[in-house]
This record gives sequence, C-alpha cells and structure tokens, in this order.
Amino acid sequence: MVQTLQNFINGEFVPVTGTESLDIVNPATGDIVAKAPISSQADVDAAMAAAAAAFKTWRHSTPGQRQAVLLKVADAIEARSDEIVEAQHRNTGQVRQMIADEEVAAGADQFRFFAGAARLLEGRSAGEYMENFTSYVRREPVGVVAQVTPWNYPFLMLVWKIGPALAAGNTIVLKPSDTTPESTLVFADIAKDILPAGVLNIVLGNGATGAAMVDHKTPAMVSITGSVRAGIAVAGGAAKGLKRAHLELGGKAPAIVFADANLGRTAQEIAEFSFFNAGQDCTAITRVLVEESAHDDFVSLLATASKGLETGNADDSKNYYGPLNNINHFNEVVKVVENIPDYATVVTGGKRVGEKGFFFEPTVVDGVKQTDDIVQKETFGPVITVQTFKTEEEAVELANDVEYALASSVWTSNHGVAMRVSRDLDFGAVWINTHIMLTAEMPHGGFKQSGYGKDLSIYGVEDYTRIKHVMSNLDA
Ligand SMILES: NCCCC=O
Repeated sequence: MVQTLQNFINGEFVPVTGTESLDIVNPATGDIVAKAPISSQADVDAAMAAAAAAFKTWRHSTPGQRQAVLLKVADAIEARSDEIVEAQHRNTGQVRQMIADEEVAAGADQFRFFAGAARLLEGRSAGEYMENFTSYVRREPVGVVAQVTPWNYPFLMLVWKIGPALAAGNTIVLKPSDTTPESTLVFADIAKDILPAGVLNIVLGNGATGAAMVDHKTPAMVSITGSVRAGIAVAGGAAKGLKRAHLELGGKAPAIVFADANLGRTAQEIAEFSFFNAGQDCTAITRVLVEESAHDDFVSLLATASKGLETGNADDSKNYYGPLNNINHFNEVVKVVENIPDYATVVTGGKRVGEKGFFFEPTVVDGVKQTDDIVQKETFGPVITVQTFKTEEEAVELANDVEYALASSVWTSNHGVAMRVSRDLDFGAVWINTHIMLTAEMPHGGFKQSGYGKDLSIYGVEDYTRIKHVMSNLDA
C-alpha cells in the first residue's frame, strides 16, 4: 500500500482536495513508491491565503530574527540528512552519497549563507540630496512568492528558492516537481517546527497547478527553475499580472579545450562534469569544442574516461550516476541518440543499461555540425558532442552560437587565452580549467533563453527584495 502525499499549508499537513493523482515512480526500479494528488484551485487559494496572512508578520521580523530561524533550519537539515536522502532517492534513484554531499550538506551550508546574508542587505546612503529633505532607501521583501522547483536536484533547488526568499522577509507557496515531491515534504516537516505557520506552504501538483499559482492574484513574484518551455509559460503568466519573474532555465554548456591543456586530466574531468547526475544538470558540459590538432588524442582519452563511469547497478553506491528521471525523459534521450546524423559517430555509449529502470550509458558523439539538433537543443542526459575549432575566435563563435547562455568552460595552460575567452563567452558562468563548481557566495544564473535573475549569493537575495525611496521634509 503506497502512501498518499499531502500538502503543507499554514503549518500543517493537509489532504489535497483535488480528485486526480499521479503515481510517483522510482526510476531506478520502475516501482510506484507514492501517490501525489494534484491540488485543486481551492488548495492553491488556501496556500496563498496562508502565505498572505503570514506575510503581515514575517515582513516585520528583524534580519537577526530571520537569521536565527534559518540557522535552525540548517541544523535540522543536517540532523535529518538520512531521511531527506532516502525520500529523494525513492523519487529519483540518484546516488545516495551524491544527494547527501551535493544537496543536503551543500543545502545546509547555503542556508547558513542566506542566514548571514539576511543581515547584510545594502542600499545608497541616506542624505540630503535636496536641501532640507532627507532621503533614504528601504529594501523590503517583495511579498508572497510563488515558486516551482525541478526534478533534477529537488532538495538543492528548494534551498535555492526558499533560502533567499525567507532571508529577505517574503512568504512562500512552492510546488515541487510532480515526479519528485518527497524530499520537499521532509523539508516541510522540518519547517513545521521552526518557521511560523504560513511562512512556507507546499502544494503538490502538475504544470496546471503551477499555472494556477502564477495566475493567482496574491503572489507579487514568481520564480522557477525548469525548462525553457516552462519558463516562457511562467514569464507570460507573470507578465499578465505584471509580477516579477525569476527564471533559471535550460543550458547547453560548451567546454573549449585548447591543445595546450593537460589533456589527460581535462578528459577525465570533462567526463565527470558532463555525466554528473546523468547529465541532468543545466550547467553540465554538453558540447566539447576541441582544438583540431588535439582532436584524436583527446577523443580517445575522453572515451576511456567516460567508459569508466559506472551506472545501472542496483546498488547505487557502485554508480557514478543514477537513472534518467522518468520514462518520458528517458525516451526523449533515446530519441536524441537514434536521430544523430549519418556523418556523426557514437564513440562510446548510446544504449540503455539493464532492463530495469531508466539508466543510460555515458555517450560521446563525434563529428557533429553546429546546426545539428544535438548541438543546438538541450538533451539533459548523459550525451555529449565533440566538434573541432582552428582558432580562438572560432571556438568562441561556436560556443556562443546556441540559444542558451548559462554555463561554459575553457581549458588551457595559457593565462591570456583563458582570460580573453572568459571575457568573450556569452554565458552567466565561465569556469577556467574546471566546471560545474558552485559556491553559496557567488551568483548562478544565465542570459538569453537560460532566463534571468540570480540564484545563490547576495545578488540572489536582492532579487527577492524591492526598493522604496522615503523622503522627509526637515522643516515640517
Ligand atoms: N549544478 C547545479 C545546477 C542547477 C540546475 O540544474
């Protein structure tokens, strides 16, 4: 008998009133592990009302009070790490150690960052910019924020959404992805004992639920991490109500490899940074651009390194990465590989691993052209392409010639080349001789079709604030 999941509204777990529900499937086994009902409009209304009521008080909490609350949340996340890991593993099949290190431990650290950031918001100095009138700036919370999180890192993305919004004094209605809600509900249980009722509300549901949240009159801001398609829908809905939108969307990250890079180390690291979390990462390397003279050696090293990354074992501790998140997504990734053009070659991988679960081999495709779908469109799976370039200018041109602009890297031993290329790459993040690394203090977010707004860092917290000018007449 599988458990039916509940919403978390106004500090309590409550049954969903909607009549339809979704099966939550463990993609490592294909087993149904829970039922997630789809929230009705009445459920969304109740969550919004709770968030609006809580905002009246939470907005006036001091930064120090919010810091204290967020620090308690961080401690509780660490204390309940195993529970979060198990809940998430049931929904994603991800490697447990990866969830523990990269989402739970990192999430607790990021909560501590946001706790400190609550006390460090900045503005221009107060002063008499007009004689006899004192002006000052108030940095205020925006209000109720509607948030939607994705399935690739359900817990970490929740931290990136909730942490800055709470630090700035907002209240929240959040919908987790319809395939991965369980670690979010463990977080709700943590919040139940720490946050005032109504400050955080969780509604279960699908895309229609997300649309009902965006269209609702209550939120002043909507924030999503997800696909470009979902982001465009959210931005459109937000525009109708003139709500602020914060969008962290897809990616198609290039790694530019110059012949003077340490090819062995670079191939190993590029394989690891491409196939981490089965490539289900908006910053994962998806396109390797290698200097022509190093092509043959590099592709051979990359193929060897990729083959060495395990997946598909029933014991997840033996895997470098887990399964693709769901059957539809698995079928899409299979199709991407089936549809590669005749002139391209699958150097390694290209097939399902095992018959149970949605595991897919680390796959390297060589000889593609810039206009091919596999180069231009997001795959979000363990599939990367290789192209060559002759000059620094050509490398940058190929790298920038996609609709996405989230993450990129350059690999070289020449400092000047690294600095020039990082200046010219049109992406929200550029790594030099590394990739995928993030830190709470630094911003994460893209340009172009990858969206706008920053996660993490003080910039992320500021995105959840509004600026008010107050002017006072000194003679009155
Ligand atoms: N490596 C974290 C990237 C967040 C979005 O997928």
